[in-house]
Amino acid sequence: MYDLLVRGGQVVREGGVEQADLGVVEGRIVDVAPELGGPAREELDARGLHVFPGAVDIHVHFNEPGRTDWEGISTGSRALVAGGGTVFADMPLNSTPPVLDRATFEAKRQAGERESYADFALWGGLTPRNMDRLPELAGAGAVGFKAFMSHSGLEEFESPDDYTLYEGMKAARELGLIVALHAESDSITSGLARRIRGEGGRGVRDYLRSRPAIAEVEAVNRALLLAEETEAKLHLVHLSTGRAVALAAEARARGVNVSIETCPHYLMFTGEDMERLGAVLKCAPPLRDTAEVDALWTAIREGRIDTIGSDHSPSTLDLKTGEDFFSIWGGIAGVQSTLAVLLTEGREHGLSLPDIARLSARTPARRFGLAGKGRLDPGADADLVLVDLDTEWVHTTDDLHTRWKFSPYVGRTFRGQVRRTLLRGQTVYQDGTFPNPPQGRFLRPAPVPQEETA
Ligand SMILES: NC(=O)N[C@H]1NC(=O)NC1=O
Ligand SMILES: [Zn+2]
Ligand SMILES: [Zn+2]
Repeated sequence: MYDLLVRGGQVVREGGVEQADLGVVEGRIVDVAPELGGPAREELDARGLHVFPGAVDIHVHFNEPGRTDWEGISTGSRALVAGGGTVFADMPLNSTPPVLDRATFEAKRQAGERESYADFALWGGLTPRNMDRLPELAGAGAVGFKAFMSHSGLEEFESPDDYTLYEGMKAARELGLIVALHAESDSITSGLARRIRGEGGRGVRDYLRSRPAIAEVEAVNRALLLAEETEAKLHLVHLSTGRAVALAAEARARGVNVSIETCPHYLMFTGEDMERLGAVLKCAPPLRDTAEVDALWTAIREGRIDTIGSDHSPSTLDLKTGEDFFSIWGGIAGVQSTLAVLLTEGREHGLSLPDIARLSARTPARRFGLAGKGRLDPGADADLVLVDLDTEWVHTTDDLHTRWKFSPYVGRTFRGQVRRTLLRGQTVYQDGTFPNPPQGRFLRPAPVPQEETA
């Protein structure tokens, strides 16, 4: 007796796409095969739809507690499930106080258990002031440690210098956890910003000039060297240049334990778009040119990029307004759009449906030890997204479930629409509605065998 039978969808798995039924018992997939016999308490007709594993967004800033006027776990996770996600990992900033010890970790965990529509993991911070707290964060269940090599944009989340990063990586290695780095050189970005601002530069082009590709390439190079030396596991978030990806891929080939993330905005927009659209596209690292966009797509096609995270980092609208582009909040609201971008732009750039499932779900789940997530196999959680692959739709403001209806994806045309999202067999999103109260669970990372990483 199944609790749920999902009938006749095109099931997207590692080996390919096939029409099959999924049998679910107690929130887990138990059978995947054509024409499963019943009985089942509930049947769901998925004919004509594709069934993807729920996306695992390893990089969001929901800013709770402390900055829920920017976003919040309730609104952020609703947007995530509306876009086909079932798991997120929240960054230790821009919530405030930032997650730098057990008490701040537990406060965020409790907020998530109250309000989240998706299952979730939590990052701890790695900053000069909490080096002695890394073991307690690991004990509390942190998925890894996040650090900024450039200024984070917030005084309360300081960047480690090379010494602190070196010691932090050694500690993370001992604890068996990944270090995630925002890799841009603070020396280069701050120095350029100082000079350009001194000359009166305040515009989008000035901002772009203050964060050139070399700032990313240099920081990635240094991060890889430290990871190689300390044998720490490294996750490079939001890489924006082909050169940085190439450096990381070379390091991996010689045995460095590194995974590579990029974000939908680096795949879809350029610096020219940032000039045209302004604050809605302000982010760091900044958007690049079409040659870099092409280099990232090539790297994805050739398997050098492992995961796609949204780096959803919105703020209030007044922080997204102003004459001085440098002082506008840097961060793009994209948590609802990752799968739409991959299904539209990704397919146009030669990705298969299993590629999309791998980048959005399977690899992040595996890399970060989120057991039972990211795949549609017997034994896994029934985290399913039912997608109508052929529908073309124009993204409107009304579609957004985020706190602020402000996204660079509004007005764009997408092909492939999320109809329904299930978390452990329960519908959490259906055609614009959220039929059940939040029931997201906290996920503690399981140890990942060495050979399975990256
Ligand atoms: N603090 C924060 O969320 N920063 C993010 N925003 C952005 O554009 N890049 C980041 O690292
Ligand atoms: Zn970052
Ligand atoms: Zn981020």
